[in-house]
Amino acid sequence: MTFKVFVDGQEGTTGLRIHEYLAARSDIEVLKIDADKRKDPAERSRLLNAADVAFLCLPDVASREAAFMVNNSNTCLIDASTAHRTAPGWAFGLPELARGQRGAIQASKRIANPGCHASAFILAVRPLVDAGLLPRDAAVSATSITGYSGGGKSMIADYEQQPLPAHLQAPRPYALGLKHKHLPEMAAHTGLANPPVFMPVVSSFYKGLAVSVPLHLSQLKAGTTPEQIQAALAAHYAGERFISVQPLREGEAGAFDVQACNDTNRVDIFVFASDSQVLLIARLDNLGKGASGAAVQSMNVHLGLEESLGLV
Ligand SMILES: NC(=O)C1=CN([C@@H]2O[C@H](COP(=O)(O)OP(=O)(O)OC[C@H]3O[C@@H](n4cnc5c(N)ncnc54)[C@H](OP(=O)(O)O)[C@@H]3O)[C@@H](O)[C@H]2O)C=CC1
Ligand SMILES: CC(=O)N[C@@H](CCC(=O)OP(=O)(O)O)C(=O)O
Repeated sequence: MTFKVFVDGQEGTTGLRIHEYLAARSDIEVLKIDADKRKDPAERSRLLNAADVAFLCLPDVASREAAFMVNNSNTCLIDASTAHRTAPGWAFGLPELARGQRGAIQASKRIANPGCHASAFILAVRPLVDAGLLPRDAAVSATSITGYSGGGKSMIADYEQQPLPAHLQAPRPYALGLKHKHLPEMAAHTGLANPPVFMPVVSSFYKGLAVSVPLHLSQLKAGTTPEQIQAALAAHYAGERFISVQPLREGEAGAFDVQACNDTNRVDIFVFASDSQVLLIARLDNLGKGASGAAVQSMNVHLGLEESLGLV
C-alpha cells in the first residue's frame, strides 16, 4: 500500500528535509507542486485534498490558510508551524509525551508538530512534573543554544553571507521580550502553571540544539535527590527508541557538544548534579526531532506504520 503525501512549503528548510526523509521510502508517493504554483491557493488546495498526509512547512498564517483549505475527512495535516500547538482539536505530535499520546496521534487528522526548543524543554521537564518531583507552580527558567537553520531560509541566508558580518560571528541571545512563541506549548504540555523564563541563543553553526533547565534541589519535592531525577526520566522513557536518558553526571568536567544528535531523530537527556543543584540538558537536531524527523515520526504513528521507518 502506498500513501500520498504533499509537503506544502516544499522549498523551505523543513520541507526540503522532509523530502529527504521521504525520498528513500517506497511506501510513499510524494505529490509535487509546480515551482511556479507553490503559492497558488487553488493548486495548493487541490494537492492538500488529494493527500493522505500533508505536511505544512509554512509560516503560521499560511498554515492556518492551509487548514481551512482542507474540505475532506481523509487528509491528515501535520503542521510544523506554531499555529496549532495548543489549539483544540489538534493532537500534539510528540509520541513520547505521555501514555496515550500515540493513540491521540493515530486517531487525529490534525497533528501539531512541536517547536524545536519546546520539544527539548518539554521532554526534560514533563516526567518530573508527572512524577510529582517538580511542583506544578515551580518557577523555572531555561536557555537554548541553537543553530541558525532554526530560523529558516532568511536566517540561513544571513548566516551564510561571505564574509560573515562581525555581529553574527558571536552567539546572540534573542527573544529578550520574554515572549518567545514556544512559551504557550512549554506550559501547556509540561503541566507547569507558568512558562519558563526562556532565553534562546543562536550561533554560527547550521543545526543542533540544547535546552538547559537549571534547578535548585530546594525547588523540588522535599528530599528529592539527583538520582531520583535521573531515575524518573529513565523510567518515563524506558523502551523509547528516540529518547536516550544518560547516566547521572556528577562532578563532570569538560564542555558539552550541542551538535552530537545531528542527522538523527534522537533526543539525549542529561542530568548534571552537585550537592544542591541539578542542570537538565536535552539535546536534539532542530531539523530532526526538532522538526522534520518528528513530523515523519508522527506520520508513521498516524498511519499505523513502524514508528521508526526511515528514521535513525
Ligand atoms: N527550521 C527549523 O528548524 C524549524 C522550523 N519550524 C517551523 O516550520 C515552518 C517552516 O519553517 P522553515 O522551513 O524553517 O521556513 P522557511 O522560511 O525555510 O520555509 C518556508 C517556506 O514556505 C514558503 N511559503 C511561504 N508562504 C507560503 C504560502 N502562502 N504558500 C506556500 N508556500 C509558502 C516559503 O516560500 P519562499 O521559498 O518563497 O520563501 C518557504 O519556501 C515555520 O512555521 C517554522 O517556524 C519548526 C521547527 C523547527
Ligand atoms: C534560531 C531560531 O530562530 N529558531 C526559531 C525556532 C524554530 C522553531 O521551532 O520554529 P517554530 O516554532 O516556528 O516551529 C525561533 O526561536 O523562533
